[in-house]
Amino acid sequence: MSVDPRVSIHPDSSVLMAAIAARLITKLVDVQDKHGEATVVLTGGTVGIGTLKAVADSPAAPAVDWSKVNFWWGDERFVPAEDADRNTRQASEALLSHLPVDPERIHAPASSDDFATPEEAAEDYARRLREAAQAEHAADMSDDRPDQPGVLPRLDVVLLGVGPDAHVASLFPEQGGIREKERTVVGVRNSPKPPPQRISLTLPAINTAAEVWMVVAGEDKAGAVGLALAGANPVQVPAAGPRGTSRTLWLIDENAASRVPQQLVRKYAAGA
Ligand SMILES: O=C(O)[C@H](O)[C@@H](O)[C@H](O)[C@H](O)COP(=O)(O)O
Repeated sequence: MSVDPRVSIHPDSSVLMAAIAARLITKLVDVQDKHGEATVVLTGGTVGIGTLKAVADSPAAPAVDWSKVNFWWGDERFVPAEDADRNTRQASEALLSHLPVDPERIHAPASSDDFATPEEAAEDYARRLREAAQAEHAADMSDDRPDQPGVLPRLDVVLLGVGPDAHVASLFPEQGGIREKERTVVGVRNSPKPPPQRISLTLPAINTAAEVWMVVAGEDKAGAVGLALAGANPVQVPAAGPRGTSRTLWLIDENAASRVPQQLVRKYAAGA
């Protein structure tokens, strides 16, 4: 059952990124205690990549068993593998190359070196997610194991940045991706944010996650954040759509918080 979002407001973007990093480290440790391994879905963007740098710089980072963390991405730019625009490359430079991760657990979406179209890369990513779900199902010895494997592995935390136009991952207002109801991954063309071709998890996929963390800084995001938290329609305001099954956290800085509905600030900020 999905619950209402909670908002936690931080004085500025560097405090925000350090705080998200601390939360993430703690969360991964907790999930590993319970399940032995943990799965995180990363995002690109300033706060997404800045948070990964903050994790790498944290003295608490060694508390996580990085060899038992599965990494996926919410979206990726469909460009050559070595392109500096790749979210996966930026994540590698900021964090993954500094940690004892298991390369087999790093699930980078395919690049334009591997496939001719973003749709083919999206299908490939969906297939790999399905295979991970099947492997997880086969390894699950618990009594409450479902009869059939799902199409997605357990996603413990999904990180999502928000664009000034309120996009999340590569789901842009009014475009096909945000309307998708069936597929877990879509190919994107004509992204208003360059580069134009991308692949993205869809809302139905994101919303299987236990926790969704919306990570946002900057005044240019205030309108999008305000509309999303006021309950706008996700087709026009994609950031209004993501919901974790147990928690949806908005981790934002003061600049991004100026249009958060007052009742939410009062209701959630104190207890966040
Ligand atoms: O590929 C991307 O561009 C991102 O995944 C995208 O969804 C990003 O998270 C937002 O655009 C916020 O980016 P900023 O934090 O840089 O504004």
